[in-house]
Amino acid sequence: MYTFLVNPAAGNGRGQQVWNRVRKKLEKTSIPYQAEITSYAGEATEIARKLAEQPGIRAIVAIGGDGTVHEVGNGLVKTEIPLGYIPAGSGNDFASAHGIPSHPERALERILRHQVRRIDTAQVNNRMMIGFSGIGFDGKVAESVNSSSSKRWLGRFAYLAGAFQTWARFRPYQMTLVVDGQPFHYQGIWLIAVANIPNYGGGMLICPHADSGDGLLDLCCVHSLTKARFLQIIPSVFRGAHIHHPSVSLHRGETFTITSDPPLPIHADGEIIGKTPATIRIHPQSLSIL
Ligand SMILES: Nc1ncnc2c1ncn2[C@@H]1O[C@H](COP(=O)(O)OP(=O)(O)OP(=O)(O)O)[C@@H](O)[C@H]1O
Repeated sequence: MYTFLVNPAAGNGRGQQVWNRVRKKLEKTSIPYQAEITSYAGEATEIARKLAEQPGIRAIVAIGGDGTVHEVGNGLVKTEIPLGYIPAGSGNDFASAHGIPSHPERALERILRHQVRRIDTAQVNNRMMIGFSGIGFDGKVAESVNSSSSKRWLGRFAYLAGAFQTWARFRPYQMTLVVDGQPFHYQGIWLIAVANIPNYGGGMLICPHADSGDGLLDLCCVHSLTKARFLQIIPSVFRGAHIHHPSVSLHRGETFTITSDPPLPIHADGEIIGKTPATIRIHPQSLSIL
């Protein structure tokens, strides 16, 4: 039995529309399925966790954005039940990284081919990140966008508006970074992004060499930049060319520890999950995906 977990609020209402299309296509087949529509944040994790213990579940398919992948993935990590995904959010970075079609019917066809792969995830304090996480500028943007109603009327442009507002007020921070036991010191940190997939924020190649099957996490630290220079660097992130800039430092490892004063918001897959200090540890091959 395929179970669909639908976030109707994702992508400014697109979650429900995408599910309507997928359901129509399923009704033309004899494939057994069931669906649950989430009614509050966090419910998808609870449902996925419960379903994973039931017999006869072939896959759990998330319909929503990266936040929905985060929630369903948190319920399935360390189980054998595969996560399917039909994108209906604003960023859909998990889909682009894994070659999942943005077209709902094609994404469904891929799920039904049922080719299972194991991927790495990472523990960020007491949650799992499925694709990426961040502290600093991007954490503040996620915090401001998720706590306002701007997504409802601006859709994907809410991130752009949130980024601009955050940039106008932002002051770089002092943070301490430890990579597999080795400390690194950078001045004036704008952001530290940790990734299992190359892209986040709707296609920015923040860690262009990240690989969700290599048993390692990639980290990108942006530091020592004036406000104007930070803005100048952003276009190059879409090509992954920022990594050649002297104010961008990359690391790869199994465990990162990040501390800051004051404590800063941490996002995992775009969802705010707490504040620093953060310990981020790879869990190799811990999630099955379709
Ligand atoms: N029924 C619901 N009503 C309101 N919010 C919900 C509901 N179900 C889930 N959520 C929450 O909606 C939030 C946004 O989900 P998601 O990230 O999937 O979509 P998005 O924000 O539109 O996409 P993206 O992350 O790609 O920008 C998540 O925090 C999730 O917990």
